[in-house]
Amino acid sequence: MRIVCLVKNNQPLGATIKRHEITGDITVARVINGGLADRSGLLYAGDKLVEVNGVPVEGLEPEQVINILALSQGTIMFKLIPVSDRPVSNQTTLYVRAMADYCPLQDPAIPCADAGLPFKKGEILQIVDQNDALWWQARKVSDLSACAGLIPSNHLLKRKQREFWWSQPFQPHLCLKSSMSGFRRSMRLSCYSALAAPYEEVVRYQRHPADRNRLIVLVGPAGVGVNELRRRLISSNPREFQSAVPHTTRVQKSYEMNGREYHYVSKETFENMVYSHRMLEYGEYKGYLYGTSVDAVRTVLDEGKICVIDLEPQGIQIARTHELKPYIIFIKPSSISCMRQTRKNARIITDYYVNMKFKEEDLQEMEDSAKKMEDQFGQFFDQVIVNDNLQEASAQLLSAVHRAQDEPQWVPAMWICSDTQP
Ligand SMILES: Nc1ncnc2c1ncn2[C@@H]1O[C@H](COP(=O)(O)OP(=O)(O)OP(=O)(O)O)[C@@H](O)[C@H]1O
Repeated sequence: MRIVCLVKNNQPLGATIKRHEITGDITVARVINGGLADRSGLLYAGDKLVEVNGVPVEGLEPEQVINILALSQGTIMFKLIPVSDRPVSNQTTLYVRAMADYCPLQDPAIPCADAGLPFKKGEILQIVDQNDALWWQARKVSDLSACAGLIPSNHLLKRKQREFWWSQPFQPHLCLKSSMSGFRRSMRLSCYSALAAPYEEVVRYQRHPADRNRLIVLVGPAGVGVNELRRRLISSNPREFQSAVPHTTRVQKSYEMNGREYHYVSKETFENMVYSHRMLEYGEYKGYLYGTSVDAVRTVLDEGKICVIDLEPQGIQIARTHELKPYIIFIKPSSISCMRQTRKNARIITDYYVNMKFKEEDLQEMEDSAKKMEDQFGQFFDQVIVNDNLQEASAQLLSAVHRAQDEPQWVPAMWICSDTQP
């Protein structure tokens, strides 16, 4: 038997308890990394509680014990039987990108909601304990000094996603782009699977100056200004930035040059490129195929330049390869009231009109489409730029592009660990 005193001082204990199904014993289920119990070094998972503040716990429900703990201020005294074999910690710290949102307060299955760590998709988490098959302990890299919190393990979160997915009514393929741009609207790409891995292992990557530049991918709803921003970036320094020359099956015009405006190829060649996964995205417009190929991107990168392209969000998955190491920038519309001011003189291009003013419903559609993109693909965005004032957004884009090349970034571990991985 051992007596353990902990000074609580309004902080949570940093441990969870459970009741043994057969013996009824109340034991410490887990000690939260960095919490009060962990820092004290006096309480371990498996310790059997006998008394809390002089109250015998035998026969009590865990909730009753938790009540005693919650009501105790200052010093808490535990009488306990220490666990005979303390688990040896052989954990290696793992970093992951959350591919889904998680809210412990809305999860009835979590052992202790207060000990849970809420997170949003795209956030980088440091996993410090994976001893439990269902509940891991993690903290956010944006706040490493905080005590760890409980998160569902990979296996558990996947199960939750699957249950949620099956509980949803069937939805046909979502079209994220609006009707503003005919070419973009007809993109044919597969959707990001709702059942993909809930966590993606990541590592810190610093590009070596001798390495190829990372591909810069701009994503955003139709009309938000992706093309405008790309055009301005490239014209600010065409020796440093370049777009990838698209392929097309349409006939070359007299003033065009093969490889300058487009690579002109036959339908058969184009389709072969699609089947051999050499197209990042493609679509049909007025009966002709258009697309951006991996080879065209590679050509720019091989010249030592920074390749800047825009993609449908469904194309992100295809571009995310070890070879291209894309840095994804989401161009987000500002509020509708701001856009009413900034887009007064702006023009949109549609299937039928070339120079049409933005209407109220175009702005609304842009906002809705941006929201859907963030919901479905936000986990892949390395950076979000709100395109309110064009000069400011351009300046932010320029510094983001340089940061992507020159500063350490979190990237999928697969890109770094093996030269042969996709
Ligand atoms: N911040 C801004 N302020 C004012 N006008 C803007 C701003 N950003 C873009 N524009 C204007 O909005 C119009 C649409 O921009 P752009 O063509 O770049 O959209 P897009 O995102 O590429 O959409 P699409 O793919 O449909 O062409 C253009 O006239 C552009 O000059």
